[in-house]
Amino acid sequence: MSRRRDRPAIPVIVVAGFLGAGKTTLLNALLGNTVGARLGVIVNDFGAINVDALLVAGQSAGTISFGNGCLCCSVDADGLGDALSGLADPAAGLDAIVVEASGIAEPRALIKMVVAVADPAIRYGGLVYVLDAAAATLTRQLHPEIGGHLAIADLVVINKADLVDGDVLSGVLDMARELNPTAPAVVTTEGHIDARALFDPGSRPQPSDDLPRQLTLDELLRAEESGAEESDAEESDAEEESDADEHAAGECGTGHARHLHDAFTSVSVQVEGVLDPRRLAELLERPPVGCYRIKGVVWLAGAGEQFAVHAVGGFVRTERTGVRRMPRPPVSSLVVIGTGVDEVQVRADLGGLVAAPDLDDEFGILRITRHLPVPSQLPND
Ligand SMILES: Nc1nc2c(ncn2[C@@H]2O[C@H](COP(=O)(O)OP(=O)(O)OP(=O)(O)O)[C@@H](O)[C@H]2O)c(=O)[nH]1
Repeated sequence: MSRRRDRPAIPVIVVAGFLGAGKTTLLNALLGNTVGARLGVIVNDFGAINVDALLVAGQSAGTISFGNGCLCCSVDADGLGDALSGLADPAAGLDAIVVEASGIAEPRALIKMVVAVADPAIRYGGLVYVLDAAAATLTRQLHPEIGGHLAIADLVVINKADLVDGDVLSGVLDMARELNPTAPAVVTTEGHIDARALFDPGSRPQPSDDLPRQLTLDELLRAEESGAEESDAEESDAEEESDADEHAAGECGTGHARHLHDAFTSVSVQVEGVLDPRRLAELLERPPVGCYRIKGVVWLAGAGEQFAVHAVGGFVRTERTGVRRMPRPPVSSLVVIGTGVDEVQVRADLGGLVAAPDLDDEFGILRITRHLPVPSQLPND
């Protein structure tokens, strides 16, 4: 216990951002270059299957996964507290904990949950808000709540810079500055960010140095008191549509006001048997009506390894997970998230991806590998 008291409180950094903005990518980039810090990770996914956890598991000093709903509305707030306390155990030797919110979580509610954890071994360490440079402008038009999320960020990460030209990037930077004039905005590709900006308080520069400054707890609580009205005012100025105070009720799960995720549904499916790569590619390239985001880890006919697949805002990407040992039977996990999604149809579509036993399609896998992010190592190269 005394060891606990002797240690400085471990910062808990919340990473939020709309569906597919690049939160998991950023997390993995951080885990890949932690500048010597040991990181614990809590991953929350909206779907019943936590694909994000599958994609980060094994890389951090400790990963805890919360699936099937947004943590910000968890009636089991103690669950988060217990998880954080567990990670803060001196035996784990962690220097910082990163909580990846689901793509439609309400960051303010999540922050309040972190702040409410009565364990002196941890402290709230700031909100990193990730934007997809290519989608941010439209996403904000469609979901004005995002303005309120951006407004309370300590660091805004404008990711996917590779997908946009200078004018679009400037527009997104302007939007970020307009909504949050004090938080530094950094532009990234593949979520590559200097980890010291997030969890090296000792050497953290001041905002004028163009690197992020995190809110102190006092600042956060003050922001909590006045922030609801301010952010509502900002949003109604900008958008007419009021976001109300997402957390006026303060206790999510007990009568919360409108949350971004109220409009979204997710369909999670586990499919047994290898999938037909060509049909999967078609589904990713032309997602079902209402679907904004598809992600999953899959086993495919004609491939001796597991792939992660993503579709977001019209972009498709596939990645090799590095897992080669195929379980028997192979099970692929897919999550579809959107508004007005026909769940029955989506389940049928996903179930229909299983490859026919006699499938003979030597080049089908190329439909998947063509979406690899790097110059591909195609089978015939
Ligand atoms: N072109 C491009 N793609 C990116 C970049 N960063 C991430 N992606 C891709 O965007 C997709 C979504 O990335 P994720 O990191 O899973 O996004 P997320 O915010 O965790 O998604 P959700 O948890 O579903 O909200 C993946 O296919 C990533 O490989 C980037 O900088 N450029």
